[in-house]
Amino acid sequence: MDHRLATRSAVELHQVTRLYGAEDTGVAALDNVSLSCPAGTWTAVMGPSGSGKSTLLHCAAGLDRVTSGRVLLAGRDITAAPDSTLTELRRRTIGFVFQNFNLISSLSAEQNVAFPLKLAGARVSKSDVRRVLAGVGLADRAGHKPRELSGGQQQRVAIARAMISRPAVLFADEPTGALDSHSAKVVLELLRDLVRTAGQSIVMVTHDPAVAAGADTVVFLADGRIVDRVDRPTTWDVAERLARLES
Ligand SMILES: Nc1ncnc2c1ncn2[C@@H]1O[C@H](COP(=O)(O)OP(=O)(O)OP(=O)(O)O)[C@@H](O)[C@H]1O
Repeated sequence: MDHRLATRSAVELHQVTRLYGAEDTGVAALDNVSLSCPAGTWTAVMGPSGSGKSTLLHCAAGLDRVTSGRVLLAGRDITAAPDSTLTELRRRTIGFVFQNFNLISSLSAEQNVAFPLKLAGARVSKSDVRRVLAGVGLADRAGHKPRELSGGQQQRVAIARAMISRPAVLFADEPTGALDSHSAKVVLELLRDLVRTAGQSIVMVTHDPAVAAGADTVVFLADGRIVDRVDRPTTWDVAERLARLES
């Protein structure tokens, strides 16, 4: 099944609170956060350091548990899902892209792309791997190891790896944070293309207003709460709102 068509909402958080530490002395990394990311759209999450962005991403992706509230991922309530279900969801329903690519240095681009599915015991056809690599513009780099690729190319391999299972939601944590401005632009255009042409749902954390401006919607966190949001943002809209939060 193509998960991308299965539901109208990619991610829903309902009054989510995530406490770290003891209840009386702990930190509310997320404090009563409600958010709905429609399927086929791109949401960016911004906010000052420590405002809860990574916690939000991890709770939405089933990588972290919430203290209270509910999380729906691709229409499925994962709040109290057993670990085995979450592991399966991580393999089949979501893709994850990290700032530092997280590629395996001894494997070629195509082996890296196939690796997670193979690890999960799935059969991966060479033509599928070639197709996703072609989709990120790297058809001619399939046999290259990460060290033989530029940072931007490595991130595109990581995106191909995330996309091969046709995830309902692609989560990205600072996907351009380690890239120069030209490579960042190429990666951003690729993400935009995935949303526009394939209806991919994306939820992304970034510090960079120009990157966030690529998204359909930007939500702003401060002290674990959503304090602002802007649809169809410009870089200026985002930078100005962020400056207000950080002042
Ligand atoms: N495992 C943890 N144990 C205790 N406190 C934590 C843990 N993870 C996060 N926190 C705290 O929760 C709050 C939110 O952290 P989080 O990493 O989500 O913020 P962030 O907005 O992603 O920050 P940054 O932009 O600096 O990466 C911070 O106060 C942080 O110190």
